[in-house]
Amino acid sequence: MSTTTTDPVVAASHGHLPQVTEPRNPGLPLDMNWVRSVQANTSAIERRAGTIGTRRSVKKAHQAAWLLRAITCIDLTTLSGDDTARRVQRLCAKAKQPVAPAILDALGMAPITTGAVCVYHDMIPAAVEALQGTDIPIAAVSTGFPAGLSPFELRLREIEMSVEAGATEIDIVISRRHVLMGNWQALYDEMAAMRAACGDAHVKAILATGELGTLRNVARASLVCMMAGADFIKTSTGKESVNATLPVSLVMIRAIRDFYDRTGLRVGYKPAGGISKAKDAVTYLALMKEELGDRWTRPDLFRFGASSLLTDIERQLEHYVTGSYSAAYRHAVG
Ligand SMILES: O=C[C@H](O)COP(=O)(O)O
Repeated sequence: MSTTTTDPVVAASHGHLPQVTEPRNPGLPLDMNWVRSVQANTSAIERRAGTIGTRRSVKKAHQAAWLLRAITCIDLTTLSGDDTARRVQRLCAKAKQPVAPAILDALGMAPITTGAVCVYHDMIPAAVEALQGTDIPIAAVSTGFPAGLSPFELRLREIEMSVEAGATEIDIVISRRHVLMGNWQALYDEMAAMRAACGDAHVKAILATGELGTLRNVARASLVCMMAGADFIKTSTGKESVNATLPVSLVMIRAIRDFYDRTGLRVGYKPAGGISKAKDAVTYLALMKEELGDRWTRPDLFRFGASSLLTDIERQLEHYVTGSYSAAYRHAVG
């Protein structure tokens, strides 16, 4: 990204800031007093969540800047039973060049990439080949995604195989039953074992919040996964009937804030599933900024898990530059 320009888009997109990478969360012993003390006031959370998209109006250059920032935070995802190497190649081409050069030129921006690509284990080799020569990370959903109900030893082995195949980020799914039965020790042990299996690869803990019953369970599961060393906590697989929502996000983000306040450790956040509109991306970024500060709006601490969000962002950027919208079919993947 440019280091000299004072163009408002580049400046507001923080394109001039140096890249930094957060040290990993090493985890800490399970603290059941802390876990039991966590509550969630559902009506207060829903009230606050209801105002997030309404209070801030981001327009023109600032909107373009936020959208560019959002692109750098997308885990560009394909997670379908009919995925093929060809589809993953197209996905990776899009990750390398998510915005047409003419649009970037008009905005005064140097090339950007998405935060990562996110694929099933079997698609890792295709992604490795397609992303050669880039530093775009490959995230793999391992551990029997999306239900996470295959034998535990197989789930750990799947992580190891994904890392061996070239994934540097592993999105694991937790056992929802541990949360629903209040078995926090089992959740902690599972998460700690999965983190260990990841080795140097970063681990994102998918909570599948739509299946956890209550916001208090979401808050406690977030905390336990962070205690067990999660680098990121992630809402959903995208396959539950309810995926990322603002109330759930608020709960998870506040758990991250509480964890940081008490330990000084920064854990990342990844809302995923059903986020497909540019406007929603800006709302999420605003939420991160308001609740956690600017530091959590960079790709090492914030990602969107999304398969189609990029399409809408591209269309909005094109509209900002040219005054007209392109058809969605012109942005085939993303
Ligand atoms: O983790 C990513 C999600 O599976 C993507 O969900 P989506 O297809 O609703 O954007």
